[in-house]
Amino acid sequence: MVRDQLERLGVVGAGTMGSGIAQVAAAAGYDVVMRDIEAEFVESGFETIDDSLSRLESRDALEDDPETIRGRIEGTTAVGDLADCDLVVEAALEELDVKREVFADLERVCDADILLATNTSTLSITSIASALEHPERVVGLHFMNPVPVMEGVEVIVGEKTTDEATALAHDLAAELGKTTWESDDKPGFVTNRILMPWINEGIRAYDEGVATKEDIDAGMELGTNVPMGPLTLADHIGLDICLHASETLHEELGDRYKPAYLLKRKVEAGDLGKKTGEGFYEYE
Ligand SMILES: NC(=O)c1ccc[n+]([C@@H]2O[C@H](COP(=O)([O-])OP(=O)(O)OC[C@H]3O[C@@H](n4cnc5c(N)ncnc54)[C@H](O)[C@@H]3O)[C@@H](O)[C@H]2O)c1
Repeated sequence: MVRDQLERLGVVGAGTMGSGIAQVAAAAGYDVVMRDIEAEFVESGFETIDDSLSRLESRDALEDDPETIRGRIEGTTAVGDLADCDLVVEAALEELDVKREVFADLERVCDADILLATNTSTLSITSIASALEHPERVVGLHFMNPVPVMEGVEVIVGEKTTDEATALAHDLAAELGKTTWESDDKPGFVTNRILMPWINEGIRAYDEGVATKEDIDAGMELGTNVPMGPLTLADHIGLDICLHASETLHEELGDRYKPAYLLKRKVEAGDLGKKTGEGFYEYE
């Protein structure tokens, strides 16, 4: 049995995704506990939330005022503060050891009947859950970035995940105003399995002189009706994140997922995309 009366949600990690998940949960009326390892990371998560809420308010896109929404989120560095949560979503670093440690902590402090979800982009749900006493309540809940704006959420079913846990993950996402699709626990799930080779092929096409970067992006935008071409999208996601995801897929699925050489070189040079001011394009 997995608890389906949800009032208080836990979020582990107050970074890009954790702060976004905490924000949409609070905007939907849930009480939220947002936990990170250092007070400064919690603080920075709240700054991201404040910026996002004021942008949404100026577009008249909030049901409650920003102060009310913000007031539903409690920031903490103590794992023990997650003890009373009815469900926890983990959005810490994309490293298996870190996630395993987080889930072991959650199993120790939280009630045994609550759903534990991970926002991993590429790691196996089954591997993350493998050391737990109750792996059947672990599910993938893969939000997209930026969480308050992107409508889609991928639900990933691990080897031991029960139908009940999967159904609750879909229901929660719907309560947060999102639309879901489901993937088996196979490397990259649906989105990154298809997106990462597309991005890498765009980078290779540029590196091999098929067209200018602008024309590669324009070709894909105008020719296939996607909102962003591969080089612009890679800059938005972060080239380090694209490389890390591509390396995980390469390890799991072999050479057709080999990261593009130019992607590695850009990351080595510290040009990570929009967040550092330079990737394939330059940003203010
Ligand atoms: N950024 C994206 O576009 C994106 C999209 C979908 C999914 N994801 C996934 O979401 C997760 C988080 O990514 P992000 O971009 O928010 O990363 P991020 O680096 O912005 O934030 C991660 C946060 O987790 C914290 N953290 C590290 N160890 C922790 C622990 N033991 N307990 C609590 N907090 C801890 C870090 O201090 C940091 O603040 C990753 O698994 C990533 O693959 C990211």
